[in-house]
Amino acid sequence: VCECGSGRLHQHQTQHSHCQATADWLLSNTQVQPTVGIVCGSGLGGLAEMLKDRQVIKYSDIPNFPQSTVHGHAGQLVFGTLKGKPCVCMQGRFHLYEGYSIQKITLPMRVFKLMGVETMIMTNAAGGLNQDYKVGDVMIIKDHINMPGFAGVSPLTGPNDDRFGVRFPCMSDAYDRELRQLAHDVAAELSYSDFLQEGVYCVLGGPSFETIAECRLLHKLGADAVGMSTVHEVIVARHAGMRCFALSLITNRAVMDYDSQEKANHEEVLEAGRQRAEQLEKLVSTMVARLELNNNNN
Ligand SMILES: O=P(O)(O)O[C@@H]1C[C@H](O)[C@@H](CO)O1
Ligand code: HPA
Repeated sequence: VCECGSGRLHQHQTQHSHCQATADWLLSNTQVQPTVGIVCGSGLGGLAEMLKDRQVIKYSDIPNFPQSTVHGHAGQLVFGTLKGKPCVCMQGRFHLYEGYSIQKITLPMRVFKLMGVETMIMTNAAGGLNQDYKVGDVMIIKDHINMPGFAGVSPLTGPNDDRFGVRFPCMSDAYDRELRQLAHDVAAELSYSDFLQEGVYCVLGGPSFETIAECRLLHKLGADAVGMSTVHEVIVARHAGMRCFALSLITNRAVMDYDSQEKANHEEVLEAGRQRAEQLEKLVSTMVARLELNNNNN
């Protein structure tokens, strides 16, 4: 019988006990007690290379962890310090389309929470729907549209575990206002403002890229960028009271025109990551240097 208290038999892959066991295992296998968590998007794994005194643990060695299956996602946790702050970096994230349950792909958020992480920084590669966006733009996510959520696909489906958070978590403050302002300030100082955007990210299930009609629809609905990740992680992290900040690298422009010959593909996504990697790393590391810890944002 499940420990969730319902008295029923559940296969919760994110049971508190599973997450606690993983957190305890990780804490006993690293010297770092992280307060900042970073998720690297497709082709953006270089973020993890910035950590000092690195300690790398492969996902395949971590109890209860899924494996990375996508090219551009290395499949390991990197512990270390970034500008003096203890960090854990997911060099490789999990996506719904890899076939894992939505609970399983978000399990690391709960594990990080139990390890003491207070602030989560997520990055992703995304297609630009906003016609003003160019390839290489970096979009601060100010809000999201959770398309799978419209169909009842949520990482919080199932009995709520009050040890993590409330049954009905608020999402109108999902992307921390202060961290977004910090990103604007840091970008201005680094002279990055000409490629910085702020907008709405829409998640779909993937792995097929969107049709032209879908891109047009999402644009009309108010989305500025479209991707296949991040939102599920943010929902679980916010549920558990962690502060969230997220960035999309616009790696391609969504095809909106039937005369266009452009075709979205994963290689161009990875290449755009390579082109902008250095600046993205500088932006994130400078932000982390200025993070005030002790999150009261539960
Ligand atoms: O992990 P992210 O969201 O950066 O990955 C994006 C979405 C797909 O997994 C892939 C498509 O190229 O990149
Ligand atoms: N659509 C969905 N996900 C993506 C895209 C896209 O155009 N580019 C990078 N990830």
